[in-house]
Amino acid sequence: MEQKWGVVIVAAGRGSRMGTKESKQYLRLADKPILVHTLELFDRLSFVEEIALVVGEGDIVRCQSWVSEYGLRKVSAVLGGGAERQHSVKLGLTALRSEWVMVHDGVRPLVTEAAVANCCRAALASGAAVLAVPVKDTIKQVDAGGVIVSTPDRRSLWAIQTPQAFRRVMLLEAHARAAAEGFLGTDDAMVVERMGVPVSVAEGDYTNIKITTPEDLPYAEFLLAQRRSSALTGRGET
Ligand SMILES: Nc1ccn([C@@H]2O[C@H](COP(=O)(O)OP(=O)(O)OP(=O)(O)O)[C@@H](O)[C@H]2O)c(=O)n1
Ligand SMILES: C[C@](O)(CO)[C@H](O)COP(=O)(O)O
Repeated sequence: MEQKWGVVIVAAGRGSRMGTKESKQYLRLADKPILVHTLELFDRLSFVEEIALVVGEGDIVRCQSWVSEYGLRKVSAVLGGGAERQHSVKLGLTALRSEWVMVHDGVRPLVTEAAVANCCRAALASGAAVLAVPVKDTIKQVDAGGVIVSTPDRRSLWAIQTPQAFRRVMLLEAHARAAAEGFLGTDDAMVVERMGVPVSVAEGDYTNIKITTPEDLPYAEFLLAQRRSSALTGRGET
């Protein structure tokens, strides 16, 4: 891909659902912290030119030391995040200059290079794109009393992942408008959609899990071991 990209890696969360003292992005996955796996993946992509890493204020020094420790040549900024993921993204965007940018969760270390490239190509073709996978379970809307309200047609439901890819100026405008209007979304596509901008879906992999709750850790260990074994035997990416 000729187009060069900036990346915001968001890792300023507390990881409360993981229930560990250490924020989950710093827990070890095999031989290194989860966040390092994620940073190394984007740092080795030929079409990535700059990475802004957004972390907790107290973690800035530790993460800055990783730049030399792990040779993360494209990490151009390590900065403090905000109270919500959306705030952290907005802060990260201010540290980038690339025309096109991706936003990725620091706790999604298993995204594949091929899937990232697919997301970027989809964004270049349509203006904005997110990685996603079709849901496998039946999803139902349930009211506060635990009663089922509706069952949307599963054929139209996708589980949305990251990276999510946009023109930087457009995403900055969307975040500024969301902030001005007090809107808080759970992903970046939401602040773009609400401006009436179409966002396309690039199909990704079910292995691009967001490490969120305790059972995700052993699963991530399994997936990483499987991928490393495939790489050794040449059976391709999983
Ligand atoms: N204020 C925040 C909140 C979240 N994130 C990041 O956004 C990604 C996805 O968020 P999530 O999985 O919800 O992480 P946490 O908010 O840390 O988890 P929890 O909701 O369980 O506290 C994570 O890499 C997280 O570090 C962030 O940069 N800034
Ligand atoms: C951005 C995201 O990963 C897309 O599925 C998800 O919305 C993040 O949610 P979280 O509650 O901040 O983990």
